[in-house]
Amino acid sequence: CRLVATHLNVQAGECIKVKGKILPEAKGFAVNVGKDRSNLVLHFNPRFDSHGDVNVIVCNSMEDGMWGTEERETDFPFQQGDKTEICISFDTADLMVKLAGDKEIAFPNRLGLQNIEYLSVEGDFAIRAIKFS
Ligand SMILES: CCCO[C@@H]1O[C@H](CO)[C@@H](O[C@@H]2O[C@H](CO)[C@H](O)[C@H](OCc3cn(Cc4cccc(C#CCN)c4)nn3)[C@H]2O)[C@H](O)[C@H]1NC(C)=O
Repeated sequence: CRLVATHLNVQAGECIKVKGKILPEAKGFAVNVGKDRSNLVLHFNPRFDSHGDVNVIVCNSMEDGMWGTEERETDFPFQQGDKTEICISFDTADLMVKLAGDKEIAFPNRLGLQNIEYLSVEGDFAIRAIKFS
């Protein structure tokens, strides 16, 4: 794990911004937000080449350590070696992930979380900055 932040108390409508650089030979990375490591309202996992997926964003939730149903996005705005920025915000219904090129991905707030306490970043990603706004 590259970073874990807890006790964040991010409210609906606020943004979590993760800025960094994707490693040149990246296979994949993940940004996780939720209540804690076993209760993720969003596991956001761009895969360059992993688990048999090539250039696919896999999104999922985790409840009490159990994965939910995956949602996959093949419109893939990431390049190995590039700098990128991911902004996650949410309301009671959905999470919104703003990506480069004005791309946005929505994912249902399956856990119905009122606030986000936990953030982790994993995999082939060099973090430059984490901002809350
Ligand atoms: C076709 C029948 C079988 O279906 C497959 O079944 C697999 C197991 O369930 C799923 O895979 C799981 O999918 C889950 C989301 O749903 C999760 O991503 C989970 O990974 C957790 C996890 C996180 N981390 C940390 C980390 C993160 C990113 C980079 C690195 C790195 C590095 C240095 N290069 C490390 N390590 N493991 C993954 O294993 C597949 O998608 C799924 N495929 C399909 C098509 O359905």
